[in-house]
This record gives sequence, C-alpha cells and structure tokens, in this order.
Amino acid sequence: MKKIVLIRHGQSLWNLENKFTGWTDVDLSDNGLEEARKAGKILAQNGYCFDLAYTSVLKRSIRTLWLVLHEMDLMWIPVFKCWKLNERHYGALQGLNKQETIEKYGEEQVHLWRRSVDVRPPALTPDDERYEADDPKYKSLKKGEFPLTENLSDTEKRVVSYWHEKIAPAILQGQKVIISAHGNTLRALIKYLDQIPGDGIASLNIPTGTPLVYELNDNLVPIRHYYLGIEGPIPQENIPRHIIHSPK
Ligand SMILES: O=C(O)[C@H](O)COP(=O)(O)O
Repeated sequence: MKKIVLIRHGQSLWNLENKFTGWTDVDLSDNGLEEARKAGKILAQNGYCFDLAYTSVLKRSIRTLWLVLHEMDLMWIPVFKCWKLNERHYGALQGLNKQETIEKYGEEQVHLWRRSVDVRPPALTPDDERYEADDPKYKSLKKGEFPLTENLSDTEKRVVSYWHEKIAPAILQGQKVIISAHGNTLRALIKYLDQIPGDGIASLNIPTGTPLVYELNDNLVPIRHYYLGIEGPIPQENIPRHIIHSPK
C-alpha cells in the first residue's frame, strides 16, 4: 500500500478578498500561514515523513510546502516545482471579485465558470497585463502552451501528464510523496485518480491548508482517503467520493 498527501495551499490574500486568482502569484494571508504551520504539525504528530515534494511555481503553494516541511524538520528533502501543478488559469476573471462577478453575470453563469468541467471562463488577450508568458518562471513552456484561460479538463490534462511523467514513477519506486498545490489542480487530480466521471466533481471543494491522505494500491488505484486535523463533522462539499473516515 502507498500513501500520498495532497494539500491545498493555506488561505491566500485573494481567497481572503474573494477574488479569482488562477495564475496570479498571490501570497498567503496570515491565516494561510497559520494553516500551513498547523498542517505541518499535524503531519508530524501523526508520524508522517516524506522523501520528495512536488508543488507549483506559485508562491502560495510553495510557501505552504516550506512551512509544512519546516514544521516536520524536512526542509532538506528534494522539492520539484512545475507549472503543470499551477492553479487552473482563470482567464479574464483573474483579479475580479467573485461576489461582484455573480452580481454582474448571475449565479448560474459564475457557477459554470467555476465548477463546470468543460466551460472555460472568458479568455485573456495576449496584450493584457495579466498575460504573464514572459515571466521567467514560465520560460520552460513551449510556444502556445501558456494558457489564456482553462476549463477543468484542460487543467486535468497537464496535471495528469505531470503525474505520469514524474510523480507516479517516484511513488512506484517507494518514495513517500507530498503534493502542495491548488483547489482546482487537486480537484483535477482527484477526478483522475478516483475516476469521477463528467461533472461528478462539480460539488467538491478542497479546504485550504488541510492534509488529505490518499492510500493507493500497488497500481496506484485509491483504496481510501481522509483528511487530517478537521475537528467535528467534515462538510459534505469537502469530501471526495470514496472517502471513508477521518482517523482520530
Ligand atoms: O483561483 C482561485 O480563485 C481559487 O484558488 C480557486 O477558486 P475557485 O474555488 O473559484 O475555483
């Protein structure tokens, strides 16, 4: 049996301000910093240890990982950063307030943009200042690879390609792995691992800064999964389809 830990970054400054973030490189709020430290403590208290870590190139997930590893005294382990673990690109919604966007376009449209698997938010244009293809953190992207917007399926393709290229081979070699990433990146990975069809993933929201453990069989098929450190009943919207229980 293999065990991996997924963690969505702690609360970011734009989570706090209720703004669409996507690839905007926003840092953690004070609460997010604290969530990340708490996650590290909980993992250490529960006897977890990692050989390798994976994260995006966005500072909210990198800093979350740093704080987790710091609390676990594991800052020395190799950390691999890849844009393929970035949050879903939110196109021209990036920077807009989610509530104001609902007031302007209606609840139904915004829900489709946020949670539909195949609807893309309005695209950025390459002359938009939010189009950051020249940022050095993206110099490894091939021409045309930098997204102007993404739906969850687009995100799933890049996340799953990285899973097969890098993460799965490491797990199969027996490495203990943590992945610090983003709400929609983790929804996409869970959709793939649990083979959740179509919009079966629409109602899943991953809480910030909360370790989600996946136990996998030798073929990397999920056996069960559970959160660490949630006190009280777990809200239904936080529970991936096959969740069984949260251990004490
Ligand atoms: O990019 C964002 O705005 C958030 O990290 C995820 O937002 P969502 O819950 O609206 O998909």
